[in-house]
Amino acid sequence: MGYPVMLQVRGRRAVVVGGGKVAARKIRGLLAAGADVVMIAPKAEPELQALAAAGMIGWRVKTFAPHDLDGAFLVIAATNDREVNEAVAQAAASGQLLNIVDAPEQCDFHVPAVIRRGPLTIAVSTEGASPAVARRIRRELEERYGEEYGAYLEFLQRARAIVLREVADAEGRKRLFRALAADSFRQNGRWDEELAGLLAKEKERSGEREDRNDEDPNVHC
Ligand SMILES: C[C@@]1(CC(=O)O)c2cc3[nH]c(cc4nc(cc5[nH]c(cc(n2)[C@H]1CCC(=O)O)[C@@](C)(CC(=O)O)[C@@H]5CCC(=O)O)C(CC(=O)O)=C4CCC(=O)O)c(CCC(=O)O)c3CC(=O)O
Ligand SMILES: NC(=O)C1=CN([C@@H]2O[C@H](COP(=O)(O)OP(=O)(O)OC[C@H]3O[C@@H](n4cnc5c(N)ncnc54)[C@H](O)[C@@H]3O)[C@@H](O)[C@H]2O)C=CC1
Repeated sequence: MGYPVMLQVRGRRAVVVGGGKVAARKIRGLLAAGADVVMIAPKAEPELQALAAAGMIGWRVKTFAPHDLDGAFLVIAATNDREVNEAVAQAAASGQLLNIVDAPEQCDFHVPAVIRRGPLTIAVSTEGASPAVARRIRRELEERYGEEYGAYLEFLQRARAIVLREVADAEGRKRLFRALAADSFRQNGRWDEELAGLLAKEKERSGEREDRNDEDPNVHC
């Protein structure tokens, strides 16, 4: 089975061969992650034409040739022509991450079904066994983890920096992070207020600990 990772593609060249519906789906995902997308296709979906016209992606209006892959970090072969997709696979250098939309067994990686909520990503993969099931589960999880998780995760990102700065004790930090992660905390909604309270409590605890450490054990002997 595959090893799940979050790949950093920001600013890196991603070449997508093909401009159809499948290419459009992959390109949307790559753009969301900040990749430098270049599409190779003689014809493209209106959505992709618009992205090219807006300068969001590069578009070489032509059929595929091997040198199109020069400088690519990641390559997606997404044409509707098996032979062209195979030619892309052959042209890819070792070290270029390769996805071929009609040959799962030849891919370096598969693209999962994805939910984004601020810094939270939920990805569902069936390793090609059933993309339709990946899609269904993604839709179910979208209901369970709604848009409200975006703001919550953004708050947690800020809170994390504060806790790391202000709580010196590792156990105390762990206790706090777990409290912030609880669903009851999320639902309560008054996050900043609650965080301030939890921080004060943690400081009180560490203060008590320091007091105890300060006491001279000999005094009580
Ligand atoms: C191996 C993989 C390679 C890759 O593309 O990375 C691959 C391969 C193939 N897909 C095919 C078909 C369909 N793909 C979808 C949808 C998605 N496909 C995606 C990924 C993947 N597809 C990778 C495995 C991911 C995994 O299994 O977890 C998703 C998750 C992500 C994305 O593409 O962005 C996205 C859902 C996004 C979402 O909704 O969230 C639908 C559903 C629909 O359109 O309603 C159908 C029709 C129904 C069906 O076939 O199940 C075919 C057969 C074509 C044919 O019939 O010939 C092949 C080739 C083959 O199987 O040989
Ligand atoms: N992995 C996945 O998620 C899925 C994969 N598929 C597979 O993906 C293939 C593509 O599907 P769609 O995007 O719906 O097809 P489509 O017909 O909408 O688009 C095909 C694109 O390939 C381009 N193309 C054809 N020959 C080319 C060449 N020599 N060089 C560059 N571009 C070329 C066309 O101009 C067009 O833009 C299907 O044939 C199927 O095998 C289908 C569904 C899902």
